Amino acid sequence: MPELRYNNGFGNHFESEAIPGSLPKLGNAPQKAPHGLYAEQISGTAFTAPRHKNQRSWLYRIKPSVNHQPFKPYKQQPRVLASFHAFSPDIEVTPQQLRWDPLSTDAVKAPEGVDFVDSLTTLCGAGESQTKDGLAIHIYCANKSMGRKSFYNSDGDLLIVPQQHTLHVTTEFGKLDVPPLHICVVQRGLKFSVQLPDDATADRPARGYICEVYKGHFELPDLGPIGANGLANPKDFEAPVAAYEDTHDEWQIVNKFMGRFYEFQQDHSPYDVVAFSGNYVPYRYDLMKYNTIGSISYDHPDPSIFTVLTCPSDSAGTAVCDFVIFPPRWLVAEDTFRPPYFHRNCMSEFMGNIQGVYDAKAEGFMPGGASLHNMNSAHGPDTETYEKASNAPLQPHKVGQGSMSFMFESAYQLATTRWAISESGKLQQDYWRAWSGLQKHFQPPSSSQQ
Ligand SMILES: O=C(O)Cc1cc(O)ccc1O
Ligand SMILES: [Fe+2]
Repeated sequence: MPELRYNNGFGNHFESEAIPGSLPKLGNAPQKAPHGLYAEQISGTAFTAPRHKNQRSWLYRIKPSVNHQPFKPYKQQPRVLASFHAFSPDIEVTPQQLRWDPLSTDAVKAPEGVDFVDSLTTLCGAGESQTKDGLAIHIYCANKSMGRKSFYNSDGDLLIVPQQHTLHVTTEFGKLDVPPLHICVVQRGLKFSVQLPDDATADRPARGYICEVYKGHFELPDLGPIGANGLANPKDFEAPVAAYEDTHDEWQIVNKFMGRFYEFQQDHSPYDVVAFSGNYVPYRYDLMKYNTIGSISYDHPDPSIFTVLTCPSDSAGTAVCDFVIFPPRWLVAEDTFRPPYFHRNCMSEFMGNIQGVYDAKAEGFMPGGASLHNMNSAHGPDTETYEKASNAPLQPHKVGQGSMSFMFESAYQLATTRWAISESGKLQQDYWRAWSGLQKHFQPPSSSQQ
């Protein structure tokens, strides 16, 4: 496939024209839009949201989105939840530290295969989409392209983290290629289709993690005393450029609304946007461009120093979801226990492994696997990592060569689904043993020394 072009920058007001002169010369909604196009606004925030939060785009398209058949229920309802009450029959909550072997779903083995949308499966979440309160964490595991099926999510924004195989994502705004070690964000309401490479098979499906936030949008974290540069640099976020198709053919549009799936037909491509302007635009980011900052004297900084994007809650500094990564990096701190410390957090920590070995776990946290250390559940380095790191010579040392793990850290208590706990067959029953070998090293000073 040819290399795609992108527009760089985070949160910009972009303008893109597949045909020059397709954007109005003045304003957004002239009496007649250029080239006989329809003007359509898509809102990502309330009209009256403060200016620095306000997000919307204007699309100049061949047919307006409303030109479609009636909604009907979608035949196969993916195993997706958008409401996480602890006593629901679909939910099995537990404060137990949890870890999963590489995750997969059975549908990928069906003779016809399964596409991105139909493979969506919820692992855990909090709150509910209906009141725009909370988040959900899903996986996808697919081996079939969506073809002329398009999807949009009315429940929240999707932060997609591919772990295996590139996703070729067509959006209303143009195309994004999203290989592993990249992420993309497709916001609420934006239509997209995922095509897969030919070598995405039942044995090695396209697989990854998704964080869906029901309220707000992902932002770059404040940098405080770090200064004006560092962490994820705004210029490294890439938005698509307008690309349209002018077709008369049958499309199936699938919509997730309150966790239920609906569909409708239309006789024209949803990807008929010839030009757009605005700041409500999907984007991708290359995690290897992250500027990792750490201690150059002593002590292990909190992992918030590795925040790529944050979706803030209404409490300052407290996130619905922080997307945090653990890229390869130098550890140089003196007289310091260098791996992640023993920890009890008032936030919940869901982790995934894209590739390699994570520095807090010598084994068992595998690429494609996941872990959940829920609110207040103690966790930290496993026994082997603890013993090694407490005795290692403190030379400058590069950790995580060829590795990349990440964390969705949330202020919410995360309720796990019945599928994640009892049906996936991937939950590691003996994960608690990672810490059972920790020895007592206490040596009180003898009374003569006191
Ligand atoms: O592995 C974890 O639990 C995540 C984590 C990493 C780190 O560097 C410090 C604290 C922390 O919770
Ligand atoms: Fe932690």
